[in-house]
Amino acid sequence: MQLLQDILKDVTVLESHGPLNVKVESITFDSRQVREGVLFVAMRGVQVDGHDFIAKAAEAKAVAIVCEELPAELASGVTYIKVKDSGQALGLMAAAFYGHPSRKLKLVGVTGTNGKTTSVTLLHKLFRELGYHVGMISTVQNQIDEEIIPSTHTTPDAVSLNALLDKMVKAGCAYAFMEVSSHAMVQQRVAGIHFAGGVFTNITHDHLDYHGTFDEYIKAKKSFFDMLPKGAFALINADDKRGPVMVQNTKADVRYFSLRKVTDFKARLIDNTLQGLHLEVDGHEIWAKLIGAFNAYNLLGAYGVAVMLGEDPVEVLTVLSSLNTAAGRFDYIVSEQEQITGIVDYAHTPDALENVLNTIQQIRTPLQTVITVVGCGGNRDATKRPVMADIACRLSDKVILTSDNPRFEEPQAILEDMQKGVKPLDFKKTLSVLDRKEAIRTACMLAGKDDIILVAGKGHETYQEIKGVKYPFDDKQVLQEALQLLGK
Ligand SMILES: CC(=O)N[C@H]1[C@@H](OP(=O)(O)OP(=O)(O)OC[C@H]2O[C@@H](n3ccc(=O)[nH]c3=O)[C@H](O)[C@@H]2O)O[C@H](CO)[C@@H](O)[C@@H]1O[C@H](C)C(=O)N[C@@H](C)C(=O)N[C@H](CCC(=O)O)C(=O)O
Ligand SMILES: Nc1ncnc2c1ncn2[C@@H]1O[C@H](COP(=O)(O)OP(=O)(O)OP(=O)(O)O)[C@@H](O)[C@H]1O
Ligand SMILES: N[C@H](CCC[C@H](N)C(=O)O)C(=O)O
Ligand SMILES: [Mg+2]
Repeated sequence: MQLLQDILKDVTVLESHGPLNVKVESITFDSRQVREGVLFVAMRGVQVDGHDFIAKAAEAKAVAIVCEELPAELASGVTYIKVKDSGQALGLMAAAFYGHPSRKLKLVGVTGTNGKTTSVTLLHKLFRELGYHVGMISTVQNQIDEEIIPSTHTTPDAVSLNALLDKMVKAGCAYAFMEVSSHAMVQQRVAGIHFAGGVFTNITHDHLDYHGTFDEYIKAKKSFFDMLPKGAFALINADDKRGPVMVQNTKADVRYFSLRKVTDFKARLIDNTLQGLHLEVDGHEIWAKLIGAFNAYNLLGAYGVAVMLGEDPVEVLTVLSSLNTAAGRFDYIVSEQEQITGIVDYAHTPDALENVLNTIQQIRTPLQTVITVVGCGGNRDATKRPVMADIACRLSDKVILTSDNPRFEEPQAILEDMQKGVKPLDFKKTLSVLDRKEAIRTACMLAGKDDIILVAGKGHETYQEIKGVKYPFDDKQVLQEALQLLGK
């Protein structure tokens, strides 16, 4: 419990009506969660405007209401606060409510289109091995040491985020590594959070449904580096052409990592096989278990962070070489009879799909057929659909287009969007099988001895989301069972 005036300390209040020395039990941005003593923050959303629920929140006995526009009638017994930006106010208030947990540990945020989950997972595992108590906030799951806390978003809302960081502090965590999504930046989910450092992995096509244009998407990512304080570090992938843009206005100490240029942290890819990566990092040779050239970037980024945080480079590389990948990231099985390699990967953007397929192309032999099963999610960026289908065709011998999480869209319509990207010459290598389980089974039926099947898009997800319902579905399990059933 905290006093409203203390929670408001960092917030620029434009107008206030009612006492400020009232006790706040908790903070919410959902009127349906308001009980007596709760502070309600009205947020403008994609679907509705939280300001429409101010009267409901007052009826439910909210102790105070923070909003961008005051209602015409003010209820008695409720304190009303007018601010310029509710999202920002929510972040600042949540941080104050939980006693600024992000200042009590070293928090590093990772942003970029691809590689965030892999990077924070590597960092969590690395710092655990180095002997620390460590927190992690990621798409797959949140973690405090080995305790798993299910995640609902890549970056939680401001209240859940501060509550989680507070739990980490109380568990004695010295470090926390979190993903910072572009949605989180636009919605100010990390306002009021203190970062010891930030990492930029890369930026390519995604989420244009939400951000509108690529420029807006870049701006959202850049705003993370704009908010980093003096004394923090910004570690940037110098091989991404947008790297320098990210740190144009940052106050943080900028460091670069690269596989191509001479930078602060430098690696060279010596070999890339199904057994892992052979790298030279800052003059030291290492073998890592992760597969795929893009993982050289994730490893190098994690190494850079650890060194920036004061860890011994050789010790860091020794631990990194022993680590496995995050769930559903180039996760693979090899069938018993016919040694068919079945790869499950979360590639759900054109860039990620291209990277994964390029990796497969690099490690395949000419005799192996590559079969790709891929779909695209509903209620998400539709422009990536034809592009992903084209990439799958270009870099595979056979392609089975299917469904991902259709959400509230018609799966057949999503499939048709994908089909538009298939070039006439590729028609004969493409099949469309709407049911994802059937699509994976078809790939297994088509596969011969030693062939490679890639099932892309859902990675670690253990469900398929159709019209608001999450049905159990696990790509890796379906793949494994189909290969077994077929006696392959
Ligand atoms: C597009 C998007 O990001 N939406 C987020 C947003 O929801 P919204 O804008 O639709 O909210 P809304 O339904 O319009 O409601 C507006 C406000 O009115 C409030 N409300 C609503 C109804 C009511 O009766 N009373 C009430 O007070 C709501 O609580 C909300 O504060 O605010 C919600 C509360 O914080 C989020 O849960 C929700 O995430 C949705 C579920 C989502 O799917 N988000 C994805 C796209 C996302 O954020 N993804 C990124 C990762 C992307 C990546 O892979 O890089 C992430 O960080 O997870
Ligand atoms: N550094 C990288 N560069 C390009 N592609 C990558 C990189 N790291 C991973 N990938 C590809 O992107 C996919 C997603 O990786 P990961 O989950 O680490 O990214 P993410 O940024 O967390 O994604 P999301 O935005 O969905 O949370 C992987 O399955 C892999 O195919
Ligand atoms: N965190 C991403 C992942 C999407 C994964 C894919 N399986 C899909 O459903 O589109 C998003 O919400 O856009
Ligand atoms: Mg992620």
